[in-house]
Amino acid sequence: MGKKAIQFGGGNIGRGFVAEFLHQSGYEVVFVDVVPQVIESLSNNKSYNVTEISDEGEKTKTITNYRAISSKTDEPEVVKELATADVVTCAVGPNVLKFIAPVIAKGIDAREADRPLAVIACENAINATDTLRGHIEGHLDKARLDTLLKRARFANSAIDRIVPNQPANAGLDVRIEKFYEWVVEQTPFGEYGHPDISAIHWVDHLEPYIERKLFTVNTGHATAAYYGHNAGKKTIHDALADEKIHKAVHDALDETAALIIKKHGISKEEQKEYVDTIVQRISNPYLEDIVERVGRAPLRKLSRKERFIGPAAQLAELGMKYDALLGSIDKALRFQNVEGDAESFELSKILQEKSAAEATKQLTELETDHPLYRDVLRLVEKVQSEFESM
Ligand SMILES: NC(=O)c1ccc[n+]([C@@H]2O[C@H](COP(=O)([O-])OP(=O)(O)OC[C@H]3O[C@@H](n4cnc5c(N)ncnc54)[C@H](O)[C@@H]3O)[C@@H](O)[C@H]2O)c1
Ligand SMILES: O=P(O)(O)OC[C@@H](O)[C@@H](O)[C@H](O)[C@H](O)CO
Repeated sequence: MGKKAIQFGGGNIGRGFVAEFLHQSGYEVVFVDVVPQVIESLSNNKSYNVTEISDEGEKTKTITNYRAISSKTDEPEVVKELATADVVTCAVGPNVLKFIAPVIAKGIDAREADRPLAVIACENAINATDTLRGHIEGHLDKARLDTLLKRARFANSAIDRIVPNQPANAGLDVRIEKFYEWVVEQTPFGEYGHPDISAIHWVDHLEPYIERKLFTVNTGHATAAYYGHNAGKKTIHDALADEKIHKAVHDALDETAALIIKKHGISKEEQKEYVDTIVQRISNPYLEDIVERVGRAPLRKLSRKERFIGPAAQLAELGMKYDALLGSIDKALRFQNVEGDAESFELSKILQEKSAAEATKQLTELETDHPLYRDVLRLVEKVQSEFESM
């Protein structure tokens, strides 16, 4: 039997990145999603195109050898597929991990194969696979938990490739940047060895890679998005063409660079090169990446371990500078009532209904004696009073 991978999420990254490389490595891909149109479209079309766009032009690859199943209507089928698969990946959003865990748990419990299922969550979050594993363990057969690692191995990953929202008439095709990086822990696979997926850079310690990615690509990206949204810009490219926003992004990345260099022993020169590449990537005019996509889900982005509070808290603990990150947090707090973004409405509600202290606690989970707390509290107070007087 050939190799089989189950991919939860037939969205931008699912189709445009994860499935592309699973396909390239010889896997049959079974997409699992909950949106009927996604399932229908994948089931009715035997191929789709992934087009890389850069200033060197366009390059198209055709993806085939996939199927699609709805976990909403065909859960038993999903369980069967998981029981006989080699790999399960997901790109559904960090807040959705708890919803896909029960069916994955059933699939793991049903396994009789010699090799364990490789579980790799491909989300923008620190240790997303560990989070998924926590949810899965809550649904597994308790009596067999001690032998779980015979049936599944869990590896964290860092995934980097910009996939903007696709045009409404694009169907399954995905337009995507050329650059990609997919880094995954190899130690969890132990004696079995890691699965054979050609695009993956396997490492023993993921933290430097995931922190560098989240606190550079995503901190810079989100800074451009929130400043851009505030200034009425349409795309990240437009935002970065504005001198003030360009400087705000560089200033924020100077601060996260200082943390990454100190914490992970990456050289100043290497980090500068990385930052320059990132700013160039997110400025890509061909991507037409809108600020609303990049700023989406502000509650998640303002949370404790995420792209702003995460590095700012660590810098504050080290007595290092984080003023520019406060500027990004200030703009993020203003990403309110954005059409199509439920969290932006919730953010507005929290800031209207809660005291500054309650809102700061709920949004950031910062401890009141944390060295960053007072600065964020002041920003929350400022945004609340400005919005009140509007
Ligand atoms: N787009 C990017 O540039 C990019 C890059 C790197 C990482 N990521 C990360 O990848 C993840 C997905 O992002 P995206 O841009 O592909 O989003 P997306 O909205 O395009 O895709 C998400 C998909 O998940 C599906 N889904 C939702 N709930 C589900 C469920 N319970 N079961 C199965 N499928 C479900 C949705 O229907 C959708 O098809 C996020 O964590 C994001 O941070 C995105
Ligand atoms: O996906 P999010 O919402 O965590 O962040 C939005 C973008 O910054 C993100 O999708 C980037 O495009 C991606 O992380 C690039 O690798």
